[in-house]
Amino acid sequence: MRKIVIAGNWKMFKTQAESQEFLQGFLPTLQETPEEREVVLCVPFTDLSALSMNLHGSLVQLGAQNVHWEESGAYTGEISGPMLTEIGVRYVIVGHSERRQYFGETDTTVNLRLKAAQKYGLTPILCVGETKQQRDAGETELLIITQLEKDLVDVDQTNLVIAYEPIWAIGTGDTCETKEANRVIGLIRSQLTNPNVPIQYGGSVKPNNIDEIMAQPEIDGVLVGGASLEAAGFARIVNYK
Ligand SMILES: O=C[C@H](O)COP(=O)(O)O
Repeated sequence: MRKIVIAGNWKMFKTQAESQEFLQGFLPTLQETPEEREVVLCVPFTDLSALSMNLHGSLVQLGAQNVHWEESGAYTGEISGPMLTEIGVRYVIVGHSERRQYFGETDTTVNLRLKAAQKYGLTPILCVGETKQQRDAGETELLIITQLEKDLVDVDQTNLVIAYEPIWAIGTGDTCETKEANRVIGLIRSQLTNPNVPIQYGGSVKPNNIDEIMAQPEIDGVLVGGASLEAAGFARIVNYK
């Protein structure tokens, strides 16, 4: 049976004080959350330590937004797997389109980061997805198959989550039609050697569309940006019906 993983990606939002305020509103709402739903908060590095202490014993797992492939070294601005696992981080987002677009992330470095995450005991959330231009040109399927082929070389598919994030749907309010998201996620699954890899949808997920998204048979969870920043809204997403 496939696991359900509901993850929030805070991107570059929330100071430590703001993250604590979020938790005060969010944690009590988890009392009714079915235990089999994995809830993950992928937060800025500066929020990780304090959240780790406060999340201890709760249903929520901690995630980071990047990991380097080396254990340590002269890589200014990067962070290593052991640094993350030592403070209780369990998940890490790899290959988010914002990393690919603004920070030169390539399929080669995504592959290195995925393998390093697994080596050091983290579960990577690999993001794939097409631009509007690629979709309009009918290149969605080829782009995604190519990303998967390159990113997943020698990656262990028993410790992996994939997020399908059409880039044109990120932060735009322009959600991918749920049946179409379901279709593309089915395509992603058909490319995998392990059919039980949880595959999420990401891109303008909101409290008012989560029930419809999660009703799709291929969709095993969501990766939520903007709507994960507000405790009540994210609680509604986590407690989808
Ligand atoms: O990682 C999350 C995605 O980039 C989605 O962001 P969004 O929910 O703000 O569209």
